[in-house]
Amino acid sequence: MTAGLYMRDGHVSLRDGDRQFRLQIDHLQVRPGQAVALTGTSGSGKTLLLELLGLLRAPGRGTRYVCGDRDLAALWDRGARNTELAAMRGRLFGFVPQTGGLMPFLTVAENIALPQRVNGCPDAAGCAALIDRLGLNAVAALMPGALSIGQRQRVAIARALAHRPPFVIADEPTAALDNDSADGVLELLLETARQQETGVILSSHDIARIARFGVPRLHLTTRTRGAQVTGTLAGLTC
Ligand SMILES: Nc1ncnc2c1ncn2[C@@H]1O[C@H](COP(=O)(O)OP(=O)(O)OP(=O)(O)O)[C@@H](O)[C@H]1O
Repeated sequence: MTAGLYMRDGHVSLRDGDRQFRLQIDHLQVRPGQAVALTGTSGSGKTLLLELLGLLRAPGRGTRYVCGDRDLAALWDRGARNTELAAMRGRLFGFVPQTGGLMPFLTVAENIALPQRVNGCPDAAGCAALIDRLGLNAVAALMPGALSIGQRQRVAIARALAHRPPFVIADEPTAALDNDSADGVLELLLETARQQETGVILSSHDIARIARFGVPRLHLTTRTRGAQVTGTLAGLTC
């Protein structure tokens, strides 16, 4: 079984003229098969933290970030474009963006198979099972442009899980959906991930929905001092 993600003393800073945002993570641990939800007010750093965890953004100096005995923070030492970093990102994570992020020139089935191709692990039977599980058989041969937003989100979930990564990172995956569709998409994401023993790290504004699905919350708090805003995740272990 893959080890969990563990971050300690994590930080990253953004600067735009005088304006500065600093994200601070005292302590964060997520195990495979577990779901956690990042919550916090708009601008508190949820997306930034997902990017940090998903190896899409370099951590600040002194950040400890590991997966088992793999030092993930050290992968950035050779620059953002090094192949080891990209390979680790692909192996460890599937991503569900807020509104699908699908390739418009590939069919639904081809979109779902894409991460398997990129990660060198083709598995047609696995794709077919996901298409079936997420109720996408009728649209598998269509282009994403012909789908509803809810259908696109289900395709994005299938795509994120297709190469059986140990973790899926989902940035407000239900934000663009109506109430019923949001429930359906979240249920499919959590259930399918549980079946594959995939950890889910998602961000959400919808605290009531998160609570209804029994997903533990990690809450980012913000403090403003002049032009500097700090978003902090205090020491929490799930
Ligand atoms: N270049 C920059 N310089 C300074 N601050 C920045 C810069 N880019 C983004 N920020 C700030 O970073 C903070 C974190 O942004 P982030 O998108 O992670 O927040 P969020 O919690 O995901 O917000 P939302 O819920 O609205 O999506 C915000 O307060 C934003 O204003």
